[in-house]
Amino acid sequence: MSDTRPKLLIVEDDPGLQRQLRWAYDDYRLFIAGDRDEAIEMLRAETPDVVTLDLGLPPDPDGTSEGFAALADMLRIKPDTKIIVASGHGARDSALEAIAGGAYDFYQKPVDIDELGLIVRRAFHVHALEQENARLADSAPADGQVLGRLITSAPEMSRVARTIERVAHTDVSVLLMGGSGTGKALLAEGLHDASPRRDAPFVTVNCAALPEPLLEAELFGGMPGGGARAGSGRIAQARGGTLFLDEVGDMPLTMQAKLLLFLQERRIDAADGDAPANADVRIVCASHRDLEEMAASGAFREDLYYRLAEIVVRIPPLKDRPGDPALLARHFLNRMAQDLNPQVKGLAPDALAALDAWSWPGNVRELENRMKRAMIMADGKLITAADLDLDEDAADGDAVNLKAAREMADRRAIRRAMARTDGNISGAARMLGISRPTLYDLLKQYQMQG
Ligand SMILES: Nc1ncnc2c1ncn2[C@@H]1O[C@H](COP(=O)(O)OP(=O)(O)OP(=O)(O)O)[C@@H](O)[C@H]1O
Repeated sequence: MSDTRPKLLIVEDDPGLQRQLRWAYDDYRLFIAGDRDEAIEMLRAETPDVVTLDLGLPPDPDGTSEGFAALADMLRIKPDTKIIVASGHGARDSALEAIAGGAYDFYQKPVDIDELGLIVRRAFHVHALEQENARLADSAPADGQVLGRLITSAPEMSRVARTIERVAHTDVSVLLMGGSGTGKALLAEGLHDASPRRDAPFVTVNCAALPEPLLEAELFGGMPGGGARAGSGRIAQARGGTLFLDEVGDMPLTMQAKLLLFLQERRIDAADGDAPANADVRIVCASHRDLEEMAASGAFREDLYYRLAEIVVRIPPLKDRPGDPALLARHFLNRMAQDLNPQVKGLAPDALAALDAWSWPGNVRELENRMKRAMIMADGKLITAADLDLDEDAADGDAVNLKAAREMADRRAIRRAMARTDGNISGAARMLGISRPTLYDLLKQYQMQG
């Protein structure tokens, strides 16, 4: 049977260390190179997704020139390779320089096998996610990014994306339910872009933003309180395309009746005696409230609910998407760096831990805002928890019971220990007064390794 384990290339010139590493990785197919030429040859032949690279390679074992040259060569040949760089004692600067040059991460020598194992595992994980996102983007229609714009590593969210992809080519009405900032507007647009209506307009109306007379005029056209004028409202503008009714749960009941009538007749009346205009629009709605519950309690018209919610898609909050905060943070960093702070190249270990520990009440929008702030505040090449305003005081959070408070305290202590030991598991466990396996268990339990 062929070996399907992921391929890991280790570039290391010390035979002792080569041996040690060879035994450490059962889960991967290992390839070991002792110098730059060998490393390039193996990269071309085996195309490993992850590489660990010692910067001190012959003929310059005490310097870093060969290591940096190997890094640049490898990234040129296979840019998606996740390269983890080993930095010698006291050579943190060269590690940071390597990250600036495109390395994925670094570890400090002497090697802590457990710590390196964690970094390697995470690198494979991130690589797989990037491939998955690229696949989603590739499967989008020719013109567009569509759901390729959605960044996620969480199965729950990938399921949401698949549902949207599947319903996009039908005309069923879709209700997106999720907290503020979970990506409802992004998904609604993604749905439109993936649908046969993609060349027609995508029109958004925020039902919470306007009082009833204005909302009516906005949707149907004409003057507030006056008759409708076919052609001038947002429904008419969306003809042939998609009308996105955001925060539909906030629509006043009388307005709900008018919307229902429109959905039944699919026509907009003209005030001046002209024939009513036909309106072929696909409706997509979103609400941060539980519309089903509102319909059951009479706060929202049940008949309208069933028309709007032929398919209901529930979007999980960011705190329930393991691994997503760090993934999204890297995405926003890459997107914003050019404009806001080109010297920022990555996230410090304490920032990654803080991203994991935070409960994200404002979901992705909050993360985007915190990253924007952090990019502006960051002094160095790496964003810290303090830049994100997620240092200790901020992390006091909103524990609602003793269990949640304990978990929060655990997370905070672990985060602090990991930050103080630069992510060294043995050191962090010692600092916390627990065994290494216990720390591993906690990291797993709190999903803090992603
Ligand atoms: N999974 C994601 N990947 C990339 N960007 C995202 C993702 N989810 C949300 N965003 C970005 O986060 C911001 C907030 O998302 P969006 O406006 O879609 O949320 P929303 O649920 O409609 O929020 P609200 O209810 O507050 O209007 C936007 O800038 C959006 O592009």
